[in-house]
This record gives sequence, C-alpha cells and structure tokens, in this order.
Amino acid sequence: MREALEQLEATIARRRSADPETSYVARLLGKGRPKIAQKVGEEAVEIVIAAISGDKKGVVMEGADLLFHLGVLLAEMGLSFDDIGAELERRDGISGIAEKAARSKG
Ligand SMILES: N=c1c2ncn([C@@H]3O[C@H](COP(=O)(O)OP(=O)(O)OP(=O)(O)O)[C@@H](O)[C@H]3O)c2ncn1[C@@H]1O[C@H](COP(=O)(O)O)[C@@H](O)[C@H]1O
Repeated sequence: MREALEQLEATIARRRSADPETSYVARLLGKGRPKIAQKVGEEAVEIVIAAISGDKKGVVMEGADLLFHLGVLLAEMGLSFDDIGAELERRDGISGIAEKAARSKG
C-alpha cells in the first residue's frame, strides 16, 4: 500500500505540469483548491453509498478514487501522504476513547 501511494504521489507530481487537454491531474489542479476539495467530498460520499449497500467492489473502487483525489489535494497544498502517515504514527497506541475524554478535560 505504501508503495502504491508513493507511486501515485510521484505520478501526480509528474503530471501536474502536463497538458490539461490530456491529463486529468493537470486539469483538476488548474481548477483550483475548492474544486479539488469538492471532488474529495464527492468521492467520500460515493464510498459511503457503496458501503451502505454492501458493495465491496464499489468500496474498493471508490476508495481508490478517494485516495487519488486526496493525493491531488495534498499536492496542491504542498503536503504529502507522509504528513498523514506521521499523524497516524503519532496516534498509534492512543485509544480513541481515551483521547476523546482527554479533549474535554483540556
Ligand atoms: N488514479 C487516477 C484516477 N482515479 C480517478 N481518476 C479520474 O477521476 C475522474 C473522476 O471522474 P468524475 O466523473 O467524478 O469527474 P469529472 O466528471 O471529470 O468531474 P466533474 O464533472 O465533477 O468536474 C475521472 O476522469 C477518472 O478517470 C483518475 N485519474 C488519474 N489517476 C492516476 O493519475 C495518473 C495520471 O493521470 P492523467 O493526469 O489523466 O494522465 C493516472 O495514470 C493514474 O495513475
């Protein structure tokens, strides 16, 4: 999975300066952050719909769409999947329930 995300990130970086006539990445980046963020939201809704209808193949397909569009959003913002990975690693071992309880105390 890590390799796939690294490859996707490299592809997005390579395609960002491509011709928008032939590159979806370049075209989407040209539309700007609000449109990219909107696409992330649309793909998130599509994975929800697939999940609720028990469509495993759909969840995989929509999950790939979601990660792809998230990758484009991260690139546009000068971020990478490594930034998300670092946050996930920071959270590793911290119970979600304990973390939420600590929030209300602080
Ligand atoms: N992983 C993907 C990927 N997943 C989804 N998509 C595209 O995302 C688009 C989403 O479809 P929608 O119908 O939701 O979007 P739309 O109709 O274009 O958008 P709106 O009408 O909502 O504005 C489709 O055009 C898909 O083909 C992707 N396009 C590219 N990639 C990767 O990016 C690489 C470079 O792509 P290009 O930049 O197009 O060469 C590819 O080789 C892939 O590795």
